[in-house]
Amino acid sequence: QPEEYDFIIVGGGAAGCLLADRLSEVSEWNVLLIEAGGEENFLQDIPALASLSYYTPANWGYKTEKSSTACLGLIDGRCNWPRGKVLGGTTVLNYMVYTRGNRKDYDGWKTQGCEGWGYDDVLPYFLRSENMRIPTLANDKKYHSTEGELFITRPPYHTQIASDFVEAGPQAGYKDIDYNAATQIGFSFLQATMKNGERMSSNRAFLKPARQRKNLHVVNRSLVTKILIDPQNKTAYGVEYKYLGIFKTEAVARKEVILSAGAINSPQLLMLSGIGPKEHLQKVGVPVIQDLRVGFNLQDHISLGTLFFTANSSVTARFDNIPGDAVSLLQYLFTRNGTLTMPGAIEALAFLDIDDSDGLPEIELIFAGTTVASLLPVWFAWGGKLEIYAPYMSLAIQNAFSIFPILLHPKSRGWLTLKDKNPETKPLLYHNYLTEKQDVEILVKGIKRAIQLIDTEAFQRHGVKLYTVPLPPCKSHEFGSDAYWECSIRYMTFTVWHQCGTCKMGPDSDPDAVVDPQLKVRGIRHLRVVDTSIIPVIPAAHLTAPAYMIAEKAADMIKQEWKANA
Ligand SMILES: Cc1cc2nc3c(=O)[nH]c(=O)nc-3n(C[C@H](O)[C@H](O)[C@H](O)COP(=O)(O)OP(=O)(O)OC[C@H]3O[C@@H](n4cnc5c(N)ncnc54)[C@H](O)[C@@H]3O)c2cc1C
Repeated sequence: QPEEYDFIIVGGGAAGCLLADRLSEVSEWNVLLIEAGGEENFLQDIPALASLSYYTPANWGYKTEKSSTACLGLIDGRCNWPRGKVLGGTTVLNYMVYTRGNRKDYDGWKTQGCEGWGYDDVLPYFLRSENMRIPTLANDKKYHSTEGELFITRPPYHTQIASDFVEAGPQAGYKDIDYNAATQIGFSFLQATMKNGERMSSNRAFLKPARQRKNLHVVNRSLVTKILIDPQNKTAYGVEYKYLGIFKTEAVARKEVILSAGAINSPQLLMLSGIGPKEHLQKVGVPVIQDLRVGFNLQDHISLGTLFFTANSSVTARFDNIPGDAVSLLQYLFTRNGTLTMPGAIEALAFLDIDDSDGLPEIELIFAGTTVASLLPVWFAWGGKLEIYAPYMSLAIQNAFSIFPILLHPKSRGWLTLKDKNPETKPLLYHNYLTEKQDVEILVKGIKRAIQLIDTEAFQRHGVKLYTVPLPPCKSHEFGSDAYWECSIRYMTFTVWHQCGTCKMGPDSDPDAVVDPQLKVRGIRHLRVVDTSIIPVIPAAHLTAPAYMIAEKAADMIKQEWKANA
């Protein structure tokens, strides 16, 4: 007999762990959380080692299909899309940046018919999980809370050049801001999901404290292969899953099955279970239960990965100093301080309103006190080709740093499909980056804005210069021209891994909507999607905070509905 639960949550990532915590607060409900990966470990929680996990089974290891528009300088012309396969999901691999997005982003969702998802509606759900530990920000009670489980801190260590960047902002006419408060435009050090110099994943923040509850059952190393749906009454009643890759079993949900498997796996599972574009499902031989536009509307945040600068003194983070690295390790082990607390080397951010001064940023600058070329394993984790590495090799022994201009509101949309009906086959991912001209134009403007910063006094006192050795495939263009930058972006495309939107939320009038504003799959009973795949339009945010907000709001909606029905 399959085991029975009230709720089955598929995927213990950002959204899934928070949801498991919130639903199991109701002691009469039995909750099952099924996660494909294993337990989180100590090494994964050392902030500076974020890229290491790419090389481990904790990464699903996705790669996009080859295209002619972007990632041309990466191995096989494919972009790497790491995703977390571990309790905590992608919050165990990520760079811990905590940003929520702009008021206009969420008001835009509401205007598109997502009732209940405007900024004033969602702000309380951002606050509910937050435990703001940065004293100067914690006092702002409208935008911050100190009551939640998720610690937000400043990483204890940053480089001198990061301070210069934050100082350069006001010198270039921008404000020093709290980008999670009333206005987002300006410069700031990071707000990070860290506690005592360690990563705070969704597993640590939400799941671990909840696991002692008797009504929460967690199974890991278990791949959900199908949602069980009665085709007659179109009601989801459970899942089929494989434990340790061998033992096939089923679990039954009395109330709901909730997909929190993330922006790649939630749409994949829907399609494997007969919910998706009819023609595609027929082509791969999956019986169709509901014809919906699953897998479309794929959005992401991308940048140029090779915008490098040099300084004339030791103000950056260098990896060539081996004895120094040993000291860093000891410092980390004994004090949880030092260079190992840098979240994947990201140190500061800026949000720029480039075009229209409406307060909605088009570009984010991510500042890192080193470069992806300064350490070969990081270059390979990104996917850079070895032959392109040659002109950047010397950066490993220079005082070098990077600014990543991120395109925050891309117009280009990608999609994903099943390759076949085997649940263990990776889906086909089509990024479709930079197919809209406007996306290229805004990114080029962002690059130029970043370069302008070197004229500030803050940067000039350390002799900051743009690294002008040209990218080999773009040599035919004049260095620094728009054509050169366009070529560079298309070759050295750098995603910040914010894939989302593939189970789009929308009103019934939206033919592309997969879930309604209650996050229920259209036309199917007792099935919701609760993760970043429901995002209709990508916000000006790194997506962990939005994932928590979505899960927090979903938990409230589910509690209200089932308590009302009880
Ligand atoms: C390298 C990297 C750096 C990033 N940096 C940042 C950052 O600094 N700040 C930020 O805010 N965001 C960052 N992000 C993005 C952010 O971490 C994700 O957007 C967010 O975690 C998505 O949450 P989610 O709940 O939708 O999915 P996930 O967190 O990916 O969770 C999905 C979970 O479902 C599980 N799962 C999937 N399929 C199945 C199945 N069939 N059966 C069982 N379990 C399954 C997965 O193993 C995973 O645990 C980064 C992402 C990456 C990859």
